[in-house]
Amino acid sequence: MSCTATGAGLRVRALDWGPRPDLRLVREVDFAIAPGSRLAILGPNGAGKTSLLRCLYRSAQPTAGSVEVDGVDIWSMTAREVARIIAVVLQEMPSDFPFSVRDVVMMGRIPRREGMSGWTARDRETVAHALEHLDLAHLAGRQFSTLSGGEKQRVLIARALAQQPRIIILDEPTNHLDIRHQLEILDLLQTLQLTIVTTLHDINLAAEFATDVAILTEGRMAAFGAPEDVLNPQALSAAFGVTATAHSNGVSNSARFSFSLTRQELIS
Ligand SMILES: Nc1ncnc2c1ncn2[C@@H]1O[C@H](COP(=O)(O)OP(=O)(O)OP(=O)(O)O)[C@@H](O)[C@H]1O
Repeated sequence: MSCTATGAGLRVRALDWGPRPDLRLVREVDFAIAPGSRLAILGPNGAGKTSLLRCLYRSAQPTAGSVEVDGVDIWSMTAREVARIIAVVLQEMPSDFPFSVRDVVMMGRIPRREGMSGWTARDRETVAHALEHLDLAHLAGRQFSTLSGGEKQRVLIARALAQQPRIIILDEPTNHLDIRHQLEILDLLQTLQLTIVTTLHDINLAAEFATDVAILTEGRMAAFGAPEDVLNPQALSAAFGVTATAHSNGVSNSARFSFSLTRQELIS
């Protein structure tokens, strides 16, 4: 299944989006990431992170600029074509959703279904694999609505994997997860060969996880680059209005720094 899939390159050119002409929530955002990259988008509440993601998965149409996957503008593709390439894991959890865990993960196969045909052996195999990958096999028969927030989150990630996409876009995937599951999910995403774009609020998780980091403030890209270049006390203080202190980890195979953040003293 997705273990053998490879990521796609993503290019965003001079992207603008807003719900009204006088309200631009994404402004002149421009970046490129290589296939297999893991981009973490950071920024304060209301910075436009979710709005930017919506443009990336073709839910919001840019008012200017473009989003290209492997050189092809996503608005030149059908929604179904995009769904075969890009899977999305959102924060919203439907509260009353009368489906089993297996059914929800099976929904990831819908963009791959041909005509009115039923599920194939390959569909079932892919779903079983995704359930195993997310440690959900024992919950496959449970009603989705009866799961904890963290379990639901893992089901939605399994659904994204079952889709066999080349890019996975996630909005705050660690929100409902305890620290063990946060690390497990990010480790799992790290082992895939796919391109990952995710918003994260935890700067230290982003430093560990990402190959590329974007800091968004007021809809604009304040910084973009490798974590070691972008995540520094000055940039974090400017973006979040906090005092950031870097601590050297001295651990190989891990981010070189972690950060502690404290509220800035108000200057009277
Ligand atoms: N359709 C809309 N109409 C008007 N305002 C909107 C619309 N969509 C988003 N906004 C506002 O635009 C700003 C950016 O929203 P967005 O959800 O993209 O930010 P965010 O960085 O994801 O925030 P958070 O970290 O709080 O989730 C917010 O102030 C939000 O209320």
